Amino acid sequence: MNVLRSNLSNKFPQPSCLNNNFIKPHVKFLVSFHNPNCPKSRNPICCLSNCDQKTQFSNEMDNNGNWVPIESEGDDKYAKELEVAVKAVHVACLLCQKVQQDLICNGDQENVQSKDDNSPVTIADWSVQATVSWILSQAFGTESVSIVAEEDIESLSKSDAVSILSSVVKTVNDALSSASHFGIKPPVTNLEATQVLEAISRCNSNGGPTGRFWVLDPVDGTLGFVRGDQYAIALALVENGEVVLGVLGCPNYPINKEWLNYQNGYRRILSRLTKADSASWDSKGCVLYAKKDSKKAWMQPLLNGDKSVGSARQIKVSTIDNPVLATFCEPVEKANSSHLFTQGLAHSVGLRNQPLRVYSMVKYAAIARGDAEIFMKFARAGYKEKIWDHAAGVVIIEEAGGIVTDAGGRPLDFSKGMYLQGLDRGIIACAGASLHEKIMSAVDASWNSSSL
Ligand SMILES: Nc1ncnc2c1ncn2[C@@H]1O[C@H](COP(=O)(O)OS(=O)(=O)O)[C@@H](OP(=O)(O)O)[C@H]1O
Ligand SMILES: [Mg+2]
Ligand SMILES: [Mg+2]
Ligand SMILES: [Mg+2]
Repeated sequence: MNVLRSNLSNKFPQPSCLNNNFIKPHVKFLVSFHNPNCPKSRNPICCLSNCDQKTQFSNEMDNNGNWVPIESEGDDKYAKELEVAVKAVHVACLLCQKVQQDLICNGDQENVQSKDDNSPVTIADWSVQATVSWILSQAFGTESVSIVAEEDIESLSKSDAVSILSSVVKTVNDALSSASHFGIKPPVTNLEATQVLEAISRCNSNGGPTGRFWVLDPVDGTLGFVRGDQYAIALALVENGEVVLGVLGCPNYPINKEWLNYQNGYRRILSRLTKADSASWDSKGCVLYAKKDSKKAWMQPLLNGDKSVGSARQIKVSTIDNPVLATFCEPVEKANSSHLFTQGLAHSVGLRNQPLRVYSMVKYAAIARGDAEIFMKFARAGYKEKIWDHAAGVVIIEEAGGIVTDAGGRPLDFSKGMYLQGLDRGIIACAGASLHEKIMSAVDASWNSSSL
């Protein structure tokens, strides 16, 4: 029986130190301290005023330790969209951390439902979709917001889903009441069930080649989520068929690379957590984001246990181009991508490291952060990839310096509705052109003899 427990009554953490500046994307900050890039930098405020250097600087450093210039006027395009999207994803990450903790720590899987295709869906999937939909509508106006997203309200509106729906409503209201810490104005009164259902079902766009729409995967890697493992929240904006910005929340992917040590260990770690430990658990995540053609991708930490906050840091793909040193990522489930086929590719290209099997778009994040070099996905024949499983990850990898194409070398096409129509065989994302070409050649050489 698919019954959800309504045990989500604990308040979301409400750190007191957060203010409206925390989540603002990097272009919004100015600092008044010594700026090593400025010849007049002995004057600590020279980069805020009276400086004949035309460039202003943000409070962030790039990988070389240089202050990051504030982007020029032209780059302000999508600034508000990016700011709101990053905030919404942070709120969604905290919502998911809380639900996953309750799910795992209480030791049962009752609040997981099965969809018609047997894939799991949880109160987190519906709650994130409602929360993000509500935040976008508040920021840009309900009439102006069009969203393509994974979940619908069919099973949630059934008479036997009353307790699930009430859990979702409570989760959404808890999340929105904490959202003020991110500079998001919460609803004046708690949302009613009908308003929550409406927010979810408003995400009914089919996408397409023209106009502007958001693409949302409220929980990507739901299987990883219910297993206490990796998952992601993915939000992108598409305009005239192009992904123009992407935000990827990875609540279980720490800022530091020690994440690799958690392979297969998240469930064990989570199950040992007490409520008192939950603060330190909060520090295990990050949010990545990028604007198309900016040639920059960024990473922010999620809330730390000690409630301190950090600003965004620029991320870049790995410089490794030698297959012997490279690591490739792929889906955990054999049903989602052929491990046999990628094993053959790895062998013929000369990849030696064990594959990194990770749930969700955390794989895209790993490439963008430089923690792995290759991501490959070859789904079974007939499977149609959905745009929400890739949009945010693609733009973040590309702006971090990487390449994402289908196996024929063509960019993924987000202009054909909710599916990646015309995808040639599979998806290949690489840190650099040399690895990318090698993988594509290997696919060509072995495709006909594969069973795909
Ligand atoms: N049969 C099949 N083949 C290919 N892909 C499928 C298939 N079934 C599902 N999906 C989609 O895969 C999304 C999860 O992808 P992952 O890379 O995380 O796979 S895995 O869970 O690590 O195996 C998953 O996203 P979520 O539903 O958001 O979890 C699905 O959209
Ligand atoms: Mg998904
Ligand atoms: Mg999903
Ligand atoms: Mg799903």
